Amino acid sequence: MTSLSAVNNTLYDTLTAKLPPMLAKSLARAPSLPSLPAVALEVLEVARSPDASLQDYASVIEHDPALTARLIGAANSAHHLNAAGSACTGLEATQRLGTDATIATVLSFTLLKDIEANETAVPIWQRAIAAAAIASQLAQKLCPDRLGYVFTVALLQDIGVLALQMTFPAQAQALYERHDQSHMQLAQNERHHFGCDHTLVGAWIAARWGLPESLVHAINESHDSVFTDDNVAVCVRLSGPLADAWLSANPARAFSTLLYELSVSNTEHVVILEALFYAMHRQIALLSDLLKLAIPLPLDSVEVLTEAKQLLYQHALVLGARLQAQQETLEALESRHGQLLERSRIDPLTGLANRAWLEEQLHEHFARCRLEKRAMTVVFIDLDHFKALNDEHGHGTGDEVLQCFGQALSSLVRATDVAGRYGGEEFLIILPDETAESARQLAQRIMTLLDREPMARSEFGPLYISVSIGIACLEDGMFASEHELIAAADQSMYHIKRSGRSGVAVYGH
Ligand SMILES: Nc1nc2c(ncn2[C@@H]2O[C@H](COP(=O)(O)OP(=O)(O)OP(=O)(O)O)[C@@H](O)[C@H]2O)c(=O)[nH]1
Repeated sequence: MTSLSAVNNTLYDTLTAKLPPMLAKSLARAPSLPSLPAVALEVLEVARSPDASLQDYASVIEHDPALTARLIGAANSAHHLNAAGSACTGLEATQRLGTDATIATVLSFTLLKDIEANETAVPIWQRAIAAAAIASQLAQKLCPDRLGYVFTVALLQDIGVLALQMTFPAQAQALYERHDQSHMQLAQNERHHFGCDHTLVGAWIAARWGLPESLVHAINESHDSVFTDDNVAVCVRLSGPLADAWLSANPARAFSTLLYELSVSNTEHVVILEALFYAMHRQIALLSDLLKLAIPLPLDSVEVLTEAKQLLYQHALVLGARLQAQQETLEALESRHGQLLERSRIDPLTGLANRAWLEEQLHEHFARCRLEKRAMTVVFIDLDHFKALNDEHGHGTGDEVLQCFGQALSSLVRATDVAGRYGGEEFLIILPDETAESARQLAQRIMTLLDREPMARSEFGPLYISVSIGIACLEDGMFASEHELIAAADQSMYHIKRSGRSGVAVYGH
């Protein structure tokens, strides 16, 4: 809230249009709406000026001795007392507080001044004060540079209730007297009675006062979800439910229930809130003292804190057990997923990559190597006379040969290479970053191994096989896609087939 926009008529008109017509009319005509005292309006006026200095704020505030005293008190409170010495003048106090906190203090003091005169407003102000104290405590952790702003929004978030109380006293009395309803139920009942709830009415009043647009929106959205990345919004939106918990008949239970609900989605906030709970009573006491409030806030006590601690401990246990169970389920699912993924990539007979995985890898490597102008070579291998082998020794022996050849390939390639079964008795090796020459050496090693090692045994003795190998290297052609590269390797392999089999040919060489 370092700079305030001029009174935003468009925003005010938009919000007026959003109010149910009857309500808009009644509110606009209501003689006793909450109003900002002259000094607060002057402070806002100063804030609207882009060149406003702290001296300008101080000059306005110093016309009101009570306010000056309160401001000095705020500046010298433990909350702000990090500079050496005490603030003695309005200017020193403003300097220490900064504009955000100055405006927050002016608004809170001037608005709360006449509180005792309006009995029915007491619970609302209790909630506002507790919420503002809690919100600023939260802001110290989550967004310390927006502390004053957060304080002001939290303090004003229920100003719409006061407006509704003042405009429709009879209806409001019936509505707000029910202490058994939660704040959200209250808002729902307001919607039922008035056609909208107090967040919209509060935003409308804030716009009418000429408060900054962001503040108006923040009031309007104060009931929105606390699960947002916007820390300022988190502080404001949590402050209301926390204040309700604090002011409830059983604060410990209410607070721990709230924590429990939050912990389902956000453990980080829970840690902050647990710490906050223990600092909260001090903070609220400090604030009530600062604002010289005559409102009794149910503060204290050792009993509440002890009970809350026990409940939190129980919740922590339940939560811990649930997290553990969730973690185990997640790990089991991940492992199952991993197994399924692995299975979907593997050819079951040879244990090498299957055709689908080979094609995916080919696509990726081709795109990357071409983009980065790196080498890449593919080796296409076709077993010779495999039909005859099947016919002669049976399909089972054929399978055994494929299996053994798969293992042989695995033992010859490196971890960065991808070896797979491309089709029945066709194999493919992808060699990223390798030239045709190293692929030729690999092909030679395969041929040598096949000369040396039988791939199966039959009743007539060991079975040796030969292969025809075609190689294609990315840099040896104008390949527009991985398919063209494979086609080139296949073409080279067929060249070997046609020239008598058992050999190696490199595309373009
Ligand atoms: N045992 C077995 N045979 C298979 C498998 N997949 C394909 N085949 C056989 O492999 C043989 C391939 O035959 P062809 O394409 O004529 O090739 P070839 O006999 O190796 O002849 P050339 O490639 O010209 O040397 C066919 O008889 C297929 O049935 C398999 O998984 N197991």
